[in-house]
Amino acid sequence: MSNIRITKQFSFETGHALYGYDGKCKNVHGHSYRLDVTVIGTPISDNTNVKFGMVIDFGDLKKIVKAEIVDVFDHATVFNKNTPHVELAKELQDRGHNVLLVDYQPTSEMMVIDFAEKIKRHLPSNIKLHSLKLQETATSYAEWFASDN
Ligand SMILES: Nc1nc2c(c(=O)[nH]1)N=C([C@H](O)[C@H](O)COP(=O)(O)OP(=O)(O)OP(=O)(O)O)CN2
Ligand SMILES: [Zn+2]
Repeated sequence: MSNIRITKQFSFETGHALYGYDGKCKNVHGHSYRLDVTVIGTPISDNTNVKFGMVIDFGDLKKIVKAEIVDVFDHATVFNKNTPHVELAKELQDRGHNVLLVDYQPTSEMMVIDFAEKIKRHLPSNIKLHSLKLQETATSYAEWFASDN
């Protein structure tokens, strides 16, 4: 049976700030992120299986990515907890804002690495994460490929 890649697309709105950056993205601002998740596997060949012909049900892939990423990052603001931004983050949290503290600089590169680890942990053993594409703006994106890592 052939290996087939399938892709599910997601979107979420997230704020961030790049501490120490020498441009406008040092300011707190937000993006409408778009995430493409591509997995690879062989379509189920057992015609008695309700998922006959599927690598993984798009709905099951959606449940994983939604729980691990979309529901966590959507309408949250992400700060690097290893920088003085942690003080701003705590102030916002105390005022009831949805703040995420991460242990990396929240660039699209670092976020896509984080997302790859989170998704890989929850995929069935016969399904492999092939690649992720995280689009930050209309003209900027980062990609993670299993074959590169
Ligand atoms: N390699 C990276 N560079 C930058 C990142 C990043 O995550 N990785 N992030 C930012 C900012 O957060 C923001 O995304 C600005 O990106 P940029 O493409 O520069 O946005 P513009 O609106 O200026 O894009 P144009 O389409 O060129 O107007 C900065 N750099
Ligand atoms: Zn940004």
